[in-house]
Amino acid sequence: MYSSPAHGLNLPEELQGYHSLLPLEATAGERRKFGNWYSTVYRATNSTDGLAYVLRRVENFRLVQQTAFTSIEAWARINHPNIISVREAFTTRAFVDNSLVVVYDYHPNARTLYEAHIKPKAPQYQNGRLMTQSPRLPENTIWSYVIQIARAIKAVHDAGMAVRIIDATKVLVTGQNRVRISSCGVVDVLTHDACPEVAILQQEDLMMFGKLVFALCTNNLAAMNNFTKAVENVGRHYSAELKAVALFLVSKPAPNKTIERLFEMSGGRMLAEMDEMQNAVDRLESELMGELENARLVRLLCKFGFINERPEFAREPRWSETGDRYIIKLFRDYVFHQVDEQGNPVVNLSHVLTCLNKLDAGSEERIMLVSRDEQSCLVVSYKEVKSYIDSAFSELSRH
Ligand SMILES: Nc1ncnc2c1ncn2[C@@H]1O[C@H](COP(=O)(O)OP(=O)(O)OP(=O)(O)O)[C@@H](O)[C@H]1O
Repeated sequence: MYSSPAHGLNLPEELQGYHSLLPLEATAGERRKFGNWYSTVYRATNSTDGLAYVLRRVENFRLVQQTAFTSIEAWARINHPNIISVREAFTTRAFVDNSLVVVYDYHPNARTLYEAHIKPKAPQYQNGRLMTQSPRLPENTIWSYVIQIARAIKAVHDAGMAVRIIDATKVLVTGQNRVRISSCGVVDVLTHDACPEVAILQQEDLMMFGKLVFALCTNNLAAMNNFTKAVENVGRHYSAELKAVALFLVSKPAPNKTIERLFEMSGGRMLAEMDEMQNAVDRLESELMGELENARLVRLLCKFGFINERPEFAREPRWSETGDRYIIKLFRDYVFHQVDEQGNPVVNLSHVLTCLNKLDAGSEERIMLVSRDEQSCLVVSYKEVKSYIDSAFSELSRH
């Protein structure tokens, strides 16, 4: 589908194979900067695969060296459940300036950690008092976020790279408590000329991560401006373990200050998080089983629909009201058109589901099918009906 871009925003119709651009954030009013640059995030559709992607555009950026894109190639090779995948990057004049665009996977309904937890909410009454503060994040949730982000950082550090930007507006919450680091690769391109040592950048990652933990624990992006108060605040509301991890992350850079060290410090929490992950998989699996069941039944119902009362075969003896198809038709009546003693329709979904499940399983159980004029009756097994349906359907498919 090709729809025109949002009206009145002066967005390009087409941009290097992407169309239907739609901003994911307000483009008017007060704007925050991404480092020294203004940036805007759009959702767009790729013309080749038809999927939605996110384009982060950095305005007024002039690429000096093409080699700046080598970091994007490295990022594109990183595939991690807690990192939003980077697809490609290009420069463009389609926005009537020199823009850099980095393309990411799109995650519907994603919110930044800031939007989800820190942004001041409209005042609400709680226990009879007007409260403006966001509720404090439960310790378990913070641990889950910490471990997920730490795993992402480890994957990046293990690849000999640095994340470069870890803050509450650049970590997204998708689905239930799943967090993913967004915007990877942009800083690498923007600061390509500087090329600082990667070990220094990795230490900066840990520091940014620590500031994020403080921000989450205190509901305040600027918590670190008053360090003593922030530490006291974290100590008052959270465990000593969490406080120790936060303090470790913001401690002075040192050779033994690594992301692995954080895993050593939070071993027990890691195990709890793994248990939670297994539980989440179990929950999804059981939901999926229900859906699989539904899909099986829908397929059966479709077959019924294809076979019963096909007008084009009405005059053909093999497709007339005799033989196998007649039995299928009587079975359909047995499943859906039963009546009670007074002749009222029986609308009993569990009867339908039981019959369809027995049919799908090819049960040996026998049932009595009665013609509509009640002049004849046949005793057949579900297994037989199943084979009649299968052969009628495959004959139809051959046509
Ligand atoms: N990959 C993505 N998939 C889905 N939504 C995304 C993705 N990346 C960003 N978004 C959404 O786009 C919006 C803008 O993202 P952005 O990173 O600009 O956040 P921001 O809070 O506006 O930060 P900034 O101050 O840098 O503009 C956010 O609501 C975010 O949820």
